[in-house]
Amino acid sequence: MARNKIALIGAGQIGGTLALLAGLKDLGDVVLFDIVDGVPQGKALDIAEAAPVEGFDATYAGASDYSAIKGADVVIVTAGVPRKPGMSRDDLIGINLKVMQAVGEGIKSYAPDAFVICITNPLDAMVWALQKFSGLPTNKIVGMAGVLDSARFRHFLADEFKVSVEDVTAFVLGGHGDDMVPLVRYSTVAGVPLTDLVKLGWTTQEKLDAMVERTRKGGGEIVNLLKTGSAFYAPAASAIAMAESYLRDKKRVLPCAAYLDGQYGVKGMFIGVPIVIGAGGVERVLEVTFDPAEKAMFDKSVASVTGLIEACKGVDSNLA
Ligand SMILES: NC(=O)c1ccc[n+]([C@@H]2O[C@H](COP(=O)([O-])OP(=O)(O)OC[C@H]3O[C@@H](n4cnc5c(N)ncnc54)[C@H](O)[C@@H]3O)[C@@H](O)[C@H]2O)c1
Ligand SMILES: O=C(O)C[C@H](O)C(=O)O
Repeated sequence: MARNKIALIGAGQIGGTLALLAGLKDLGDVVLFDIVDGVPQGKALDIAEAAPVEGFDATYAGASDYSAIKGADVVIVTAGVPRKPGMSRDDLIGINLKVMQAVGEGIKSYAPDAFVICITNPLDAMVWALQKFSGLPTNKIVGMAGVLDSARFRHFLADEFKVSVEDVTAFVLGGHGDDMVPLVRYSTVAGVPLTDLVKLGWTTQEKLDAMVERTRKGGGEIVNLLKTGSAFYAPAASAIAMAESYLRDKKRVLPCAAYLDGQYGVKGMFIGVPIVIGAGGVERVLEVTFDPAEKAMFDKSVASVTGLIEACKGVDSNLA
């Protein structure tokens, strides 16, 4: 049986990490694409030379021509620029929207049947624009953010409770901005909601609030530490989990920026919600119920993403 083909558009920090993880997880053959000639080729060769040591058989190619992604089963998009300290993700719209146009046209020409995962920021607006530019069916394109934001929350919780990360679940919904929505009521340790753990004395409400706030600002914390560039290991691991669920038809329930057509009262935009990812792409959107405070947070986050989409329409009138 032929191996799957995974195309990575953008061969920077996340692109390179995605390529290595795809090999280590035996997900398929990898093509790295970038506009900087030599970088995708160099990273492809470097990882191919790690394969004999790690014992994986995937082939690796680097390219600067979109024809190389032809027939890809999965495309993961990280092309564009990351923010620097002092910037917000939203400041990247001007540059990254143009990049999404080029990438969308490349996908439309060479990989229209792929399952596409967008990572480029500002995430919720860029995945919306990429869908418009590529013309992909809305069940075949998603944005990666919620898996990362939830992983950050899980890490902080496991560290606080001194338990395995495996026994901590978390759901962070909404847009991938500082007003994202970490859902404390739907996050658990071994099935016990965090709200109950406060009552049981495992932690205090103040500590829990601080972990929620740290999660919201998690991307910025790393940008400020790195000083050049943003997080890439956890973002790559998160997108690989999504790609694996599609390629292996695992039907995992993951928080992702998915196209909403009325669910959660939202229509015509992408926002972070729990979805089932399987061989059919986005197979189902789970509509969890919100209490009034959660609903207010979600609505605020939706309003922020709506503002970003309007800004995209202002930059490119074809999107209006
Ligand atoms: N959604 C998330 O949760 C999340 C997490 C981390 C980073 N990000 C975003 O992902 C993006 C990439 O981050 P990174 O750390 O890999 O950045 P990076 O600068 O290391 O890599 C980006 C790559 O894109 C390439 N590129 C630029 N324009 C291109 C084009 N038109 N076509 C193809 N390639 C092009 C660059 O040459 C570079 O190699 C950034 O926008 C960042 O903000 C999102
Ligand atoms: O914070 C950033 O700019 C990168 C990314 O969105 C992240 O959350 O790590």
